Amino acid sequence: MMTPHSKEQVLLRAEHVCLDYDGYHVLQDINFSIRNIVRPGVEQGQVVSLLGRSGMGKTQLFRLLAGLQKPTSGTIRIENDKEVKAGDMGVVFQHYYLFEWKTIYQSLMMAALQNPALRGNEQDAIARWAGAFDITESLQKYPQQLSGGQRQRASIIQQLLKGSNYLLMDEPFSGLDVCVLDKVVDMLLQVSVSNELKTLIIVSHDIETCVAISDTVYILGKTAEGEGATIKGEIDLIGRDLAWNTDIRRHPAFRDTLEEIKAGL
Ligand SMILES: Nc1ncnc2c1ncn2[C@@H]1O[C@H](COP(=O)(O)OP(=O)(O)OP(=O)(O)O)[C@@H](O)[C@H]1O
Repeated sequence: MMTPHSKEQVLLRAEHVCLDYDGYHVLQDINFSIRNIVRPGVEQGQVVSLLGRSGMGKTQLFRLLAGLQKPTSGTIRIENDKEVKAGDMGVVFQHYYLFEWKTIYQSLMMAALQNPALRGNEQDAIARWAGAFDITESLQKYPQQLSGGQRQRASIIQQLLKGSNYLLMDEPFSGLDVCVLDKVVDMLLQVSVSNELKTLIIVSHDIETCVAISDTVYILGKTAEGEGATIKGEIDLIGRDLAWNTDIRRHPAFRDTLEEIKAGL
């Protein structure tokens, strides 16, 4: 039975987004929107994945969504219908962007100080997130002294502390061993329910983890040779009863959905 919910205001809308390099189409007519999911009695954020094969333009789309680059044509709008610009979203890059010359604590403090809602409580907020995601012991270390998984979690916390409702991540699951992967997935699910408007956008080629964590999956791919990549498919995991379900991997529909996506990529 489908979990009761409704989809309310638009939180992000990509309309006719195209990206060309010297006449070569990388992305073509990308259209999708993310709406606020409202569930009775539950604070429920949004988790959306954009899945695509290697070379399909995921990193390019990520840069456009982050406002780091303008599309050749088309628009990406976020809350209040304004065009996205750099700094609007918390952005977690694939190669963990931390300041090498600062301790993790110092980097996190810099981020926390940018968030007016934390004023005076920065230290507590850092301690809380670090505890929740198991990096308390790493706080006084420098990034090069951390493992890939620890750096990954630190850079996610860094963006969370800035307080944006949007968290955009490029391949957040790559290079993590299974235990750390489970931790990062748990952490992101906790984040997604921390605020009604929290919106996680994950750009990845990891089908299984994306299906396990998302409410909606978009498939980025080409529909014809010589054309740019576009959104070829949308999978509504709520409709399949595969969202917000901790036991999801055991659900027979989970495996079927993975096969369907694999065939469609
Ligand atoms: N500056 C550029 N000039 C010309 N073409 C580019 C430029 N940057 C990227 N491309 C092309 O855009 C396409 C998409 O690249 P992109 O890095 O976004 O793929 P991806 O899906 O992220 O791949 P991967 O998963 O392997 O990282 C590629 O064909 C690439 O050659």
